[in-house]
This record gives sequence, structure tokens and C-alpha cells, in this order.
Amino acid sequence: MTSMEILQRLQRVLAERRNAAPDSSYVAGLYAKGTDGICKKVAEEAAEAIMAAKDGDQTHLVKEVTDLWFHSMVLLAHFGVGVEDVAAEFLRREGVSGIEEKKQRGNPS
Ligand SMILES: N=c1c2ncn([C@@H]3O[C@H](COP(=O)(O)OP(=O)(O)OP(=O)(O)O)[C@@H](O)[C@H]3O)c2ncn1[C@@H]1O[C@H](COP(=O)(O)O)[C@@H](O)[C@H]1O
Repeated sequence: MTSMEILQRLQRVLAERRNAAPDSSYVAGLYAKGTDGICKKVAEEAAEAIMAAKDGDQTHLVKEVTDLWFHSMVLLAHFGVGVEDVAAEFLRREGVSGIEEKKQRGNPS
């Protein structure tokens, strides 16, 4: 199974959880908390990933980034978008240097 297939499989479960009772599923509980609640978890997981990176522990870092990706996927699903949309955006950016892209924004800062 490819990495993309694993993410798509999770995404299908996240979509199914839209119809689940909040007390029966962690994901349904997150949806019930709304945008603010889901964003709060994404922020918490980002902070935990940063702390793992600072510890220099690869295994811990992978676990925390997995939590971050998972909660980010719940946020995407909450807005009706998915991993295909993120992949398409990466594809659109492919080969465009971040330095060049920033210059083209015409932002003086
Ligand atoms: N991949 C995950 C996954 N990764 C992390 N988590 C949960 O995310 C939470 C991480 O939050 P924390 O580390 O802050 O732990 P916590 O303190 O218990 O969380 P809070 O009570 O503070 O919200 C934990 O409860 C983890 O179990 C996940 N929960 C579910 N999934 C996938 O989602 C599917 C659907 O899950 P349910 O909706 O619960 O059936 C599962 O079958 C899995 O495939």
C-alpha cells in the first residue's frame, strides 16, 4: 500500500465519522467541537511536534508529526477538502523555488 493510499483510507473513515455520535468516536467528538476546537488540537499537536524535534528524538518526532497530520486531516475533512487537494497544491508548486515564488509576490518585506 502506498503512503497516499493509507491517507486516502483514513480520509474515508474521517468522512464516515460525520454520521457518528460524538461519544462513540474521537473524530466525531472533534467535529462536534467545531472549527475552533479542531484548530486548538492542530495547534497543540504542532507544539508537541516542535518539542519532539527539540528533543532530537526521531521516533517521538514521527509520532507527534503523525498526530499533527491526523488532526490536520480532520480539519480538512471538516471543511470538505482532502489529501487530493493538498497533493494537487504540492503538484502546482512543484519545481517553483520558494525563493522565486516569494519574489514574484511583489511583497516588499
Ligand atoms: N489516526 C488516528 C489518531 N491519531 C491520534 N489519535 C487520537 O488523537 C488524540 C491525540 O490527542 P492527545 O495526544 O492530545 O491526547 P489526549 O490528551 O487524550 O487528547 P484530548 O483529550 O486532550 O483531546 C488521542 O486521543 C489519539 O488516540 C487518533 N485517533 C484516531 N485515528 C484514526 O481515526 C480512526 C477513527 O477514529 P475514531 O473516530 O475514534 O473511531 C481510527 O480508526 C484511526 O485510524
